[in-house]
Amino acid sequence: PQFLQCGRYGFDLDTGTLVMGILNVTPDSFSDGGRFQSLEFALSHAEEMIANGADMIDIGGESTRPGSPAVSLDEELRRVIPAVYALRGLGKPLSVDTYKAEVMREAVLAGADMINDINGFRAPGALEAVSDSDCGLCVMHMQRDPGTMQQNPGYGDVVAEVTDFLRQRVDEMVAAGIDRKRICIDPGFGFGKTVEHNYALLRNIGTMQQELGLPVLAGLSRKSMIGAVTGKPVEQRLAGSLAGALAAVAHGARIVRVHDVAETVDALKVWQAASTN
Ligand SMILES: Nc1nc2[nH]c(SCCc3ccc(S(N)(=O)=O)cc3)nc2c(=O)[nH]1
Repeated sequence: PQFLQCGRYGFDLDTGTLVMGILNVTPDSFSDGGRFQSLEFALSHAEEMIANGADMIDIGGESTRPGSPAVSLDEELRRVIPAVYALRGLGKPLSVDTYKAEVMREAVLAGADMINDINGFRAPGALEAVSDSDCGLCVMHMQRDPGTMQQNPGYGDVVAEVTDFLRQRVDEMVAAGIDRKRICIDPGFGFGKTVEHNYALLRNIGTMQQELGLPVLAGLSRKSMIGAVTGKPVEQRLAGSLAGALAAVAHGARIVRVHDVAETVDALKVWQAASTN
């Protein structure tokens, strides 16, 4: 059975796929309003995603798309921590997407139920920041860093290498005393991969899940792997993203990280109705 512990929430993932709604609390994702307006927008966006069926909200204070500028610790804290406090009352698990140990620590103290680390908890202090809590932990693979990852990414065998990386990270986390039932794994679509690498990983989600015995989270929504095969710009990738989410679930993913919650929830309902259980 696939189970994931996220703080006070426990998910039996055999009963259905979790939909994680993306909430960017980066100023460029709002109109040019100030900090308070951003928080207002964040709250209404989160409420809308939850009303549309999101099972959890992933709060991110730093854009990690290729080539994006780094955000200082203080700035990321100023963006993310107030959002965790503001969203706590919504009654759904909150995930925080960060690779900074200090943000993890503050997020957990502020009530975050999951830490989603694109860097696989490799930063100094990251494991310590989450070890004495029961928050969920998403361990993602990334080759190099957001600034360099898309400059000619290369692998011998991308599936084997990504799986080995995730295995090493999980082993280190378990050795640090972290309970495996808190952990989910993620191949990191678009984080140091060509389009071909991304689709090889998508086709082999089942392999990763089998090898590590952990739930897989998949984040394909609106990414270049969708654009590459549809020829569509980012604002026209809904259909491709829905197909990507269904493909990920068909290959064994248990959590999908998406922008378009209402549409994904509907697509998953039809998919689940049509799939033999
Ligand atoms: N666990 C988890 N967390 C995530 N956080 C993000 S932020 C997306 C950054 C980005 C945007 C666009 C491209 S691209 N060039 O492929 O279109 C790459 C990375 N993503 C993920 C993901 O997947 N899993």
